[in-house]
Amino acid sequence: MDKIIEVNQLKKSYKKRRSKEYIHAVNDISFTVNRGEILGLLGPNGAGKTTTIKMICGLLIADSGTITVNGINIREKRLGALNHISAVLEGNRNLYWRLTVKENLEYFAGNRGLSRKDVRERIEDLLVKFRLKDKESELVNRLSRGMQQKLAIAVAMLAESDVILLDEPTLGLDVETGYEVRELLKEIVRDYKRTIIISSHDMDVVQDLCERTVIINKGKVVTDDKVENLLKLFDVRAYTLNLGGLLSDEQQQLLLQKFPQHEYTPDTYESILQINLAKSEEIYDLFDVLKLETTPVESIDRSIVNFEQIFMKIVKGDTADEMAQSS
Ligand SMILES: Nc1ncnc2c1ncn2[C@@H]1O[C@H](COP(=O)(O)OP(=O)(O)OP(=O)(O)O)[C@@H](O)[C@H]1O
Repeated sequence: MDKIIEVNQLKKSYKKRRSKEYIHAVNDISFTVNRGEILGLLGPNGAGKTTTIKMICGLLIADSGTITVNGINIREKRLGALNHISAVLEGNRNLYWRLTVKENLEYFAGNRGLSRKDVRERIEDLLVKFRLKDKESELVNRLSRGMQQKLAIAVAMLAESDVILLDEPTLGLDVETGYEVRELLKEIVRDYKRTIIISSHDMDVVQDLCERTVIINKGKVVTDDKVENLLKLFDVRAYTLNLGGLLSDEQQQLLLQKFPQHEYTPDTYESILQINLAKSEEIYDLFDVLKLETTPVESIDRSIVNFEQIFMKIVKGDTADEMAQSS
C-alpha cells in the first residue's frame, strides 16, 4: 500500500506556565496514512490531536521523531513536504473577514500560483459544490459559522493538495449545518479522491466518513484499526425483555448457567430481564428457558452499541468483555 504520510515516534512537550514541569502533549506517536484513505484521529480533550495535526502541517516543530509526506521529510525539506498538504484548523478559519466569499477564493488561489483560467473554473466548481454560489458576494464576517467553515474547507480544496487535514470540522456547528458539512465531506471524498485526516469529537463524522481511526489518549496511540473492525470487536447485543410474569427458580438457575451476565428485576406480577448475547442465535436458548413456564414476553428492545460508546470504552481501556457486562 502506498503510504503518503508516515509519522514516526513523534514527541512534543509544552512547558507549563510558571513551573519547571512539562506537559507531554504528544508522547511517542507513530502511524501511517495510505494514499486516498480517510483517517479519523480521535481522542478526548487534551489527548494531543491538535498538536499532532499542527506538527504534520508544519505549524509546530516536533521535539523528536519524523514526519514524511510523499516520502519527503518535513524537517529536511519543509516546503517540498508542505506543498502536498492543506489544512483547516479548528477555530482558525484561515479566511479574510473583510473580503467576500469569492474574493477569498481568488486571493488564496493567487497565493498558490494558479493560472487565471484554472482559477476561474475551479472557483466556480467549488462555489457550486459547497452551495456558496448565492453567497459569493457576501463579506465573510457576515456569514454564519457553518458557511465560514464550508468556505474554509473550499479554500483548502483549491490547491488540489494530496492531503487535507481537518481539525474538528463540525465543532460548534448546529445539528443541521454539522450534517451538511458531513455530507459535503462525503462528496469530496467521493469526487476528489483526496487523502484526508480528520480530527473529531463527532462520532457521526467518524462512523460516516472514516475507514480507519487512530485513537489517541494522553499523547499515545491506544488503537489503530478499521472502524469496521472496532465495531465488530465490540459487537455486543444487549436486549431488554419486559416479561408478563415472574421467572421460576429453575428458570433463574438456567439463566445463570447460560447467561452469567444478565440482570433480572422482578416486580409483583411482572419482571424485566436485561441480557447481553455474544451471538444473535443465543436468543433461541433464551426463549427455551422462557418456554419452560410459558413466561409471556411483552416486549423486546435491542440496543445496538454505537461508535461513541466504543470510543469511550477504548479510551478508558476497557475490553469487549467488560463492555458486554456493563452495557
Ligand atoms: N501552547 C500550549 N502550551 C501549553 N500547553 C499546551 C499548548 N497547546 C496544547 N497544550 C496542552 O497539550 C495537551 C494536548 O493538547 P491538544 O490541543 O493537542 O489536544 P487535543 O487532543 O487537540 O484536545 P482538544 O480536543 O481539547 O483540542 C493538553 O494538555 C493541552 O492543554
